[in-house]
Amino acid sequence: MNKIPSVNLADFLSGDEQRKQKFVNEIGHAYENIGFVALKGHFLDDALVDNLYEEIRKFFELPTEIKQKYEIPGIGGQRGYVSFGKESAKGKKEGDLKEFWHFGQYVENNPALEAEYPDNVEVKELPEFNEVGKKTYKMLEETAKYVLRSLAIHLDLEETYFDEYIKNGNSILRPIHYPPILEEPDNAVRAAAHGDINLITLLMGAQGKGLQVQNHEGDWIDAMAEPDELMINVGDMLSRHSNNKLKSTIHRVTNPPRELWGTSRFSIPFFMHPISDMKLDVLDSCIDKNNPKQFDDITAGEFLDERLQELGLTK
Ligand SMILES: O=C(O)CCC(=O)C(=O)O
Ligand SMILES: [Fe+2]
Repeated sequence: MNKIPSVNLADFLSGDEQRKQKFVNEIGHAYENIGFVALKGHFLDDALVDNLYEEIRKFFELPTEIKQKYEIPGIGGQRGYVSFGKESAKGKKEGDLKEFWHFGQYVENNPALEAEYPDNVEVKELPEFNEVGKKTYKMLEETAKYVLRSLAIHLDLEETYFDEYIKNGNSILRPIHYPPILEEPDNAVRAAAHGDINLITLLMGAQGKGLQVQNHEGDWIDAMAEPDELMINVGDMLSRHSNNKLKSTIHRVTNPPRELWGTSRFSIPFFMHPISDMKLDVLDSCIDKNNPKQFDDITAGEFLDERLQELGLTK
């Protein structure tokens, strides 16, 4: 596959059984091959998106001393600010050329989860930033719920199988700023090759060049979305749970050519995580003679802890 397929969530939500099944087949086929789709028909509107980008720009333009006030020790960067160069891809020593922010879950009616998750961090200088982050979080979470419903059908599960695990789940909205490149970066890149940790990722900001995805043949292909599309990919948790039937595909963000070093890139992934108690044990429906169980049993919480250590975010 040399191109990321495009699908439309309106088909799934149309109320027409044939269109719904067409969406399930298209996304299922794409995720068994390239692991990525570009999705139209999501729940974000243009005004919200414009407002979010404006606030994010304002935040990253704040002086470093102010941004660093929001870098909270001891929580593995799971909320608030993570400064430039802190995160490196699994197995790589150079830090990625990026700084980012994390909005986490807005827990409703669940004191145990409220106690488990770190508190969201509020930027005092930019009240709108906090508001628009929360609204976007909720819209992407709602979009992701229906994408997971379609995948549940594809995996021969109850349509609502994932619902109980993603309600108040440990998802994260991560606005990323890749600043202008000021000097020859040696071995560092904007985002080194990696697979995402979570169930699925919904990415805003894949309109410009930069994101590349590795296909079965090992070739890197450009992953670019239309203005009204989100890029959505399978993460390692879902790949494990489905016995690698759904593919968590390695991807990266390359440095721009030298004449464009002076430009920033802004992108905003929403990493859809379940609650930490969810068992990622391989689903029975994904095991057969030709595809025996490939992964040990593990919970989402245990898996996340392992991976945060490998990224250099926790010890
Ligand atoms: O910036 C991008 O386009 C992709 C970022 C990404 O893959 C990630 O943060 O996991
Ligand atoms: Fe990623």
